[in-house]
Amino acid sequence: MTVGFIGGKFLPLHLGHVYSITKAACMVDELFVILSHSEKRDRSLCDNSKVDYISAQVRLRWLSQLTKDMENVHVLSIKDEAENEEEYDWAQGGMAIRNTIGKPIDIVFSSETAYTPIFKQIYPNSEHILLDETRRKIPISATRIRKEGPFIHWNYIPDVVKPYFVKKIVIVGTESCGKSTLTRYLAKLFNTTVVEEYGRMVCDELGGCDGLLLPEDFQRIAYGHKLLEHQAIQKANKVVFIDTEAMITQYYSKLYCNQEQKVLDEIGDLQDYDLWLLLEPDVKWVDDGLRVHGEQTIRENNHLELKRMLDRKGILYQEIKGNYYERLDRAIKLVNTLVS
Ligand SMILES: NC(=O)c1ccc[n+]([C@@H]2O[C@H](COP(=O)([O-])OP(=O)(O)OC[C@H]3O[C@@H](n4cnc5c(N)ncnc54)[C@H](O)[C@@H]3O)[C@@H](O)[C@H]2O)c1
Repeated sequence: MTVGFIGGKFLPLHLGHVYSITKAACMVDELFVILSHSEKRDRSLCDNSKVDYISAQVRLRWLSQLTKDMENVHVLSIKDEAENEEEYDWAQGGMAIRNTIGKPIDIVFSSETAYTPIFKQIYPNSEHILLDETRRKIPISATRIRKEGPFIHWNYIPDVVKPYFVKKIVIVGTESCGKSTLTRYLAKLFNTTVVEEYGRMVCDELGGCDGLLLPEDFQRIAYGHKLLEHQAIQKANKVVFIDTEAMITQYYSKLYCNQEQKVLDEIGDLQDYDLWLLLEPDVKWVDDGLRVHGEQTIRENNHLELKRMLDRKGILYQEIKGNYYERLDRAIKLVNTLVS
């Protein structure tokens, strides 16, 4: 029965790590993947980089998700107190790794030739096997991803990690302001997923909105929308486009049922969108059978009311106006600033 381990910070996990983990898993009976973490050191590595500090729990979740169907692989997490890379005590770390694994280690895996003398000292009875030490197979490093950002190295980001980095863009506005079309067009252009307005599906189900929606429908809309968001983020390509959100649901709850609902506010407070696009109602009104507030002064008043709601919440939004071409063009520019 051979036992091996591969250690690292996985800050962030990339396909080079996945390569080493999968190869190593095929070379031993039991492989331990050790996440070594120290908040101070890991924060300092992310300082002045394009990747904010990633908690150990998030990194552990990635490793767990990655290896959950690899029967001979176990993921462990070991904390140390190093303030920076240079201060890391390899011997002490080695002792903690040995104690945590709790059985003789036959092989230590890495892709660093520089680790050989260190491993000889701390694991005198183990072999050090190097995996793609020239980094030719998967030419990427976590240092490079931190320095240059995850988006230009997107092809090296594993699927279990991508959702963490996805930028969430929400598009809001009152009825018939071109929201759903803009959302869909942006998703096509950026080749990614979209979250359609869940409220429309509920209205479609009922055969209309006016006079039919009950206060509890708005709660269902907010919950249903959140679930769709989660699903779309899992499959998104760098960005996800979201048509409306909980504050808009609140706005409609007020408009249709004259009721502000605490639960919608609370859901709204938990949202962490990266970009809010607020569409002005300056495009032609389109009656799709579900809309009821078509007169221009009503549209403008509703828009002002919506703006007041967003302002009260301290939400920073970008206003989008003009013809369809101008709207799309401005939205593209704003989205590009997030993923460059
Ligand atoms: N005490 C120990 O025995 C021990 C052993 C290993 C790691 N550690 C801990 O991990 C840290 C060092 O880890 P790191 O910076 O090497 O971690 P890392 O997260 O960058 O990499 C993890 C592992 O994947 C390998 N790897 C990285 N990029 C690869 C690629 N493109 N292709 C193939 N393999 C690739 C690395 O060589 C390493 O073995 C140390 O500072 C320490 O905290 C401790």
